[in-house]
Amino acid sequence: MKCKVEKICGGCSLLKLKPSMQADKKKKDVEALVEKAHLKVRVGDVHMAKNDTHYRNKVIVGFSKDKGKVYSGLYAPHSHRVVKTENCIMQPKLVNEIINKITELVGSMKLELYNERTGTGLLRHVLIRWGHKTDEVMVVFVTSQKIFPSRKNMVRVLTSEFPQIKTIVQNINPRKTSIVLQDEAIVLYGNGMIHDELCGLDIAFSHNSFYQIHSEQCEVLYGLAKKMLDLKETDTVLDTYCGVGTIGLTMTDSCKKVMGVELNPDAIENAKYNAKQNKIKNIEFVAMDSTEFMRQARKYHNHYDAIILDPPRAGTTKDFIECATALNPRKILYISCDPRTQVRDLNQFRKQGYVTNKLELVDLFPYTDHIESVCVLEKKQFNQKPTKKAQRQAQFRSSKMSKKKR
Ligand SMILES: C[S@@+](CC[C@H](N)C(=O)[O-])C[C@H]1O[C@@H](n2cnc3c(N)ncnc32)[C@H](O)[C@@H]1O
Repeated sequence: MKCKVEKICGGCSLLKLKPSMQADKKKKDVEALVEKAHLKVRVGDVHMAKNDTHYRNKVIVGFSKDKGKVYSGLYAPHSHRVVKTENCIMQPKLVNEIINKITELVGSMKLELYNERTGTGLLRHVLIRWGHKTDEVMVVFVTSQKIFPSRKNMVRVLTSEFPQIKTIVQNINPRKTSIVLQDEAIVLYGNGMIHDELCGLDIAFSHNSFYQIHSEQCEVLYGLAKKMLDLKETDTVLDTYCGVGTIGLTMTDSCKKVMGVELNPDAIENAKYNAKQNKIKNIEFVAMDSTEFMRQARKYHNHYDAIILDPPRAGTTKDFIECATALNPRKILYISCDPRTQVRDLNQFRKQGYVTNKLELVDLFPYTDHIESVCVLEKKQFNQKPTKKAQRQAQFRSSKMSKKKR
């Protein structure tokens, strides 16, 4: 794969490796982590993406100037230097076209660019989100203040040139921080959400809610997770770190009831909307810290047959693990976007008696060194098949017992 800015951008560290070599590397990296953590866990082959370019459904660009001309792009690694990344091959073509147009408009409308050093200027970032099946687009202007000159013009030009743009949002971030989004937002066009189709469901999300970056691979991941969990129709399921409810919603047709827990209240609003949109009635959502929810669930002896966790990169907490395992679920499904924290947590689960024997890997981030891993944990006695020797010994013991009785 060729990219003009490969060396300075650093977004795709595995650009030179063929997909089969990326798969090998990603698997070996996870195997090394598992070995270092002394876990007895097999690592499966990577489920690689059929479409490994133009896949990123979320893109954040910064702006800078070269000889007075505005350009946009991603940040160089560990820096705030904007690398001119015109028509990035990992971004959908439509998203590239929209970014190019916005960059041109920012120049022609003479919008002031934000200066991180001095804290002056207006435009900090533009965030674009895209629905891979619907082709719907959301544009988010991140500005340092509420006053946004030419915004009506910007909205008019963009929406007339790109009918795929269904909503435009202004997020106001006045803080000296590298965190892109803050809480205050104004919807400039549409209703602040876009829709996508995922696993046959109509899924809507707003600008600050999480949605997996590679939608096709997300379907592979969820399909695998559902198969691994192998729910019964009488099961109650707890989906923690649930985002806009996607995993739980896809499980509702195979169980009795799902409860989703998520910290971000906007994502919970989306999740409730998604359940309603899809006429799914056996699911509920609550906006809460997952560990706190688990503490309460332990206190009130809640029962769940299966618990799902899909935390951010930092993984989950010791408290979450202690409370989740104390609830005695039949299965725990752990999806992770950082196997380093996942193996740490798996060791913690092992201390509480829950083990897994296989990690499945799904590539949601082609050409980068990231990987998504998923496993099912069960209580040791459920998980361990007796060896042939143990079976013979048990048979021998029972025949001795029956002789004694006679
Ligand atoms: C990796 S995303 C997974 C989202 C969802 N399961 C999915 O597949 O789209 C992690 C989610 O955890 C949420 N989150 C982060 N910290 C949390 C916490 N302490 N309690 C509950 N949710 C949290 C984030 O807002 C985000 O939506």
